[in-house]
Amino acid sequence: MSKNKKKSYQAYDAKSFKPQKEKSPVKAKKHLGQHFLKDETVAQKIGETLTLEGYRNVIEIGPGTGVLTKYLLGRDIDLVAMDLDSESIDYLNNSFPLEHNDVMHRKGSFKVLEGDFLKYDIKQLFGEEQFAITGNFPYNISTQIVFKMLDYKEYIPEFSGMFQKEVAERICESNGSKAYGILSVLVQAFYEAEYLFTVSPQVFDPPPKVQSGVLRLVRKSNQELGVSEKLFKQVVKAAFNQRRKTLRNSLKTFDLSDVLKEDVIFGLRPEQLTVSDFISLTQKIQNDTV
Ligand SMILES: C[S@@+](CC[C@H](N)C(=O)[O-])C[C@H]1O[C@@H](n2cnc3c(N)ncnc32)[C@H](O)[C@@H]1O
Repeated sequence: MSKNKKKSYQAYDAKSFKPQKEKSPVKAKKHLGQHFLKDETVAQKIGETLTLEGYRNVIEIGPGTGVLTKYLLGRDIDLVAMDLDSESIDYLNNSFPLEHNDVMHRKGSFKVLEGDFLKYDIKQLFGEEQFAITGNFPYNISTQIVFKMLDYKEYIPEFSGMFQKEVAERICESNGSKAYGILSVLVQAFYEAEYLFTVSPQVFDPPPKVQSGVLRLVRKSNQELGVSEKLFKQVVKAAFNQRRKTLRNSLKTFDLSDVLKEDVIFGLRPEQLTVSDFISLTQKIQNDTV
C-alpha cells in the first residue's frame, strides 16, 4: 500500500524579477499575515491558475493591494474580493481602479467586501450557484481556509492559490511521505490536488521567513465516498493524531471487534494508506459489529 514517491517541484525562476521602487499603498500588518506580492509575473501566473470550467463566480481571499485582483479582473468572471483589513478595502474601493485603469480590462462584475472569510457565510454571495476560491492566502489561517472550503465543497468546483510551501505540499502529497497527513487525505478524497510552482520570499514585501507554494484543487466528479463522511473524518484524524502507532492502537477508541482487529490493515501506520484505503477502512469500521 505504501508508495514511496519523492516529488520534485518546479521552482519559479525569479531571476527576471525587478523589484518595484514605490512603497506599498497599504502598510503591511503582521497580525493579518500581510505579505504583498511585488512580482507581477507571479501575480499573473496565480491569476491564470483557475480553469473556469463550468462556473464564472470567484471569491478572492485577501486581495490586499490588488496585485492578483487585477489579473483576475482580466478574466471573464464575476469576482468578490474579500479582505479583513479596512485600509486595503479603502484602497481597493478608491485608488485602485484609477491607478490600474490602463492594465485592467474588466469583463465581469467586481465587488469589494470587508469581512473575515472564516466567519462569513460565503454561500449567500452567489445564491445556489457554484463558485471558485483563489488568493494569496494569509498563512496564519491557511489550513482553516482549506477546512472551511471542504465544508462548502458542494458549491466549490475549484480552488487555487498560494500557501506556505510546506502546507501546499502537505495538501498535495501522496501516501508514503512524511508530509502526508490529515489535510492530504481529507482534501484528496474530494479533489484532485496539483502542486503548481514554488515562489521565493524575495518577491514579497515584507518577505516571509518561508518559501511559498501555489496549488490547484479540482473537485472530483464523484463526491460520494460510499461511507459516512463523519466517520471517515474521525478515522483519518484519529489515525494521524498518533501517526507513529499502528491503526490497531490509534483506533482503539472505535471499540472494534476482535475479528476486525486481526485484519492486516490494522497492522499498518496511517502514512502507508492511500485515500481509497482510508475509505475501505472506514467501510470496515462502519460494518463492524462487536
Ligand atoms: C499574503 S496577503 C496577500 C495580499 C495580496 N493578495 C497580494 O498578493 O499581495 C493576505 C491578505 O489576506 C488578508 N486577510 C487576513 N486575514 C483575513 C481573513 N480572515 N479574511 C479575509 N482576508 C484576510 C490580509 O489583510 C491580506 O491582505
